[in-house]
Amino acid sequence: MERRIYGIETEYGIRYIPKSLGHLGPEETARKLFKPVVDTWRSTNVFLPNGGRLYLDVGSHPEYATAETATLRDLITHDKAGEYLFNDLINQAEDSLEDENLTGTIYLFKNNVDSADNSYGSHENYMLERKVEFAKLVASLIPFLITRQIIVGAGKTHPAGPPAWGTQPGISAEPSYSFSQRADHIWEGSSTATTRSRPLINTRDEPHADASLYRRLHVINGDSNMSQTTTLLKIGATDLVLRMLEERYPLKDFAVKDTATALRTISHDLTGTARFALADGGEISALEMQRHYLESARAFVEIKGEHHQDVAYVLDLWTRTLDAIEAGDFSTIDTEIDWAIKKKLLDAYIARGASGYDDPRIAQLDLAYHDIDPRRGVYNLLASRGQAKTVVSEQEIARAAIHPPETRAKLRGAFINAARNAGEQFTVDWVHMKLNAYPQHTVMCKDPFATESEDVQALIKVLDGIAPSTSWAPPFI
Ligand SMILES: Nc1ncnc2c1ncn2[C@@H]1O[C@H](COP(=O)(O)OP(=O)(O)OP(=O)(O)O)[C@@H](O)[C@H]1O
Ligand SMILES: [Mg+2]
Repeated sequence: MERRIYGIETEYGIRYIPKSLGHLGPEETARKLFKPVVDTWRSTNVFLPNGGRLYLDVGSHPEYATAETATLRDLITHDKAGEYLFNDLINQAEDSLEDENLTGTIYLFKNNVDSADNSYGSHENYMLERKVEFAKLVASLIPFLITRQIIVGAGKTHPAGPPAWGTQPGISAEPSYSFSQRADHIWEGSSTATTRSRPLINTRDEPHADASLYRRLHVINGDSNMSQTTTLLKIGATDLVLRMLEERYPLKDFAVKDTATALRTISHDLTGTARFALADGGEISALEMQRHYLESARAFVEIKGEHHQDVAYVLDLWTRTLDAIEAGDFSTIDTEIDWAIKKKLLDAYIARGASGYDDPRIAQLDLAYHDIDPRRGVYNLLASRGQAKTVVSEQEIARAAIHPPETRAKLRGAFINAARNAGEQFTVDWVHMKLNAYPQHTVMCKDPFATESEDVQALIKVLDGIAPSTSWAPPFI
């Protein structure tokens, strides 16, 4: 596709630590966190004026889905806006807990595994053209996704060494560090399920667009990233591979024999050289496979040109990351790639006296890296000191918490604001906008690139005749 729509959905881990008496479990904490949302919107599943979706399903993982974005920079900005909105909710929830004489701290972690080893996800969405042969594209993309963790994983310590499959030859059972958080929790290549068998790609066919023209690729094996440059590489490299597949650029046809074994072998081998089996009886390493995709992408860009402002950076960071792994020297990427940024920090603590990756202080620091609090969160501290490179500004992120990107989200945001101003009940999803009292005017917007629509204007006009309710401002300002 010349232009693509992207979106990221993130599930967060939650914890409440009391400063005085009174304990709250994760579900109760999540409910407290969503109280201002429920007070304003009467639901824990809402679309916001910035076009994104904020929700709490059963369970205790608050979730934010970015609005559909048409550029990587917008995607990064809106992904970070999700953290910004949740930090605002945390402040409100802690204030109202104080009113109940509960003083404590609510923590949200943008990671993928909790202390009981439950895993939660970060899902990437890429719009594809329907005419592309989907099953073939998925099969060709899977080997790339299996090995992608070495460039964009979020890193994880394992105090007791790699889990059981760590008995693979060459992998020790010493306390260790892996590239990825999610790799130990994914079981197969593709399926329509997201939980039971946990695949790399969810193949449920819900395009959130004109189904005769488009499909949505739902990648669910990636780690949540704190680092903006890592997100840029994750989505940017995947987009390049998708482009090559869409345009039938010749790529080697790898088929991995056993997805789960390959994922775990790769994640727990920081040299990138551990070999895993291919279906044709051969073997390959993650470094070798990633080199193939990188060199192909570089040649492809030389022919086709750079289709966005960050292509050169994506290729450069991809190259430097593979070179760093090959050299065993991560100093060239330790401000840009999550697993390397975090490893540098943990290793510095170990060098200053922590016993190793099994030291409880190291586990604490690993977790604190993913704490989204702007002052306390360790990734955020590093970024504020210039030790983690950023792509978008704080101002852009704060703006994106309220304002939609230049896509269909703009229409949704305008409609939501107009309906709220008029005090009218409404229902929206990714495609529809409806005033509950005027269902005959329901608008369906199947073009996610659309930023203007006469139908939406007409719908907003329906509201003109309605007296504004008490002054309403978008929440979270
Ligand atoms: N046409 C599109 N193509 C690609 N992505 C899209 C498109 N329209 C919306 N998106 C993105 O898809 C994601 C949908 O998020 P949502 O959490 O609603 O997921 P879902 O996969 O549809 O459902 P659920 O998580 O409830 O199973 C959002 O990030 C959104 O920006
Ligand atoms: Mg989802």
